[in-house]
Amino acid sequence: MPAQLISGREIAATIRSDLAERVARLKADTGRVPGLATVLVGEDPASQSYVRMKNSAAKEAGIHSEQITLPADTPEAELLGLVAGLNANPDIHGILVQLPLPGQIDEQKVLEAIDPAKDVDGFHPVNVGKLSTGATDVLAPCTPWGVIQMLLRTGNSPRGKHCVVVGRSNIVGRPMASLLLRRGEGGDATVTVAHSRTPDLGAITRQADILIVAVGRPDTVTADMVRPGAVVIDVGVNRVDAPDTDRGYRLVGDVDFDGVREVASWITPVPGGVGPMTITMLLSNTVDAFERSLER
Ligand SMILES: Nc1nc2c(c(=O)[nH]1)N[C@@H](CN(C=O)c1ccc(C(=O)N[C@@H](CCC(=O)O)C(=O)O)cc1)CN2
Repeated sequence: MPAQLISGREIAATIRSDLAERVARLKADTGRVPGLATVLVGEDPASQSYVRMKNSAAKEAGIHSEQITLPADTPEAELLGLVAGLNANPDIHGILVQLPLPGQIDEQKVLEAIDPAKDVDGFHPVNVGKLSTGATDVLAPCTPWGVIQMLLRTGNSPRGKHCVVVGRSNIVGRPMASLLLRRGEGGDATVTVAHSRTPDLGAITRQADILIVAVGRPDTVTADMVRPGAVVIDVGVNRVDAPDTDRGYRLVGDVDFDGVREVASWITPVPGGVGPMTITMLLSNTVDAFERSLER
């Protein structure tokens, strides 16, 4: 029997509707709403589309959102000045700088300039450090945090399971491993991290009860690399040429979906899987950051 689909689109819609209610309640109680600033530098089409989706999802949930778009040749100092202004703005509770940034800008320097309390991407070293030491009162990176929600909401708790994460990026692989290792709900897993330099990758991935693939390369995982009955989460969103389509490309993940769905018990599609959850957890982090600001 083919694997059951984990629909990120459906899970995201449920969480977004709960968030909209939470925002409406906060507005009634405090007269204020959470505020999100998104910063886009340059004209990368994928980044433009992600930032557009983030702003429109925020507005739909009742979150105040501001998009700041800067030209591709923006000097680093100007971006750092903008971030300092957003840090000081009392109406902004979440700051997101869309990645990747153009070459003249030191990405790490910019991420470190964001107030950790407003770091809704969870990329500031303070938040990375807190997460990797097991803290639960932390803003966690949106994509891996969304994966945890997908697992929990389909009855696939990682507790006691062997989870194999393929990929060691700061955005997905590393924080994914930290979340799965954390004590408590969504964690308590045994975790192996593999990557592009792992010899005989299939020997590692075949050990997984839950296999999470985030390397950004189509067909990294094929059916022979998956243990029958495993849960497979495909984080990849790759554009491949498709001249016969309106957009000129189609989206595929890192997993050979058609082959692997015959072996796995659950699988995420691309599109409609992890992608929509990334944006949803950004909204959730923004509301959390706002609530925490009320407590300070
Ligand atoms: N500051 C950040 N930059 C980047 C992040 C991030 O979390 N923070 N992650 C990625 C890209 N990303 C968010 O920015 C992202 C990727 C994919 C999707 C998504 O919803 N994909 C849809 C398909 C959308 C389409 O049709 O093009 C899907 O998979 O169904 C959302 C966000 C890099 N940069």
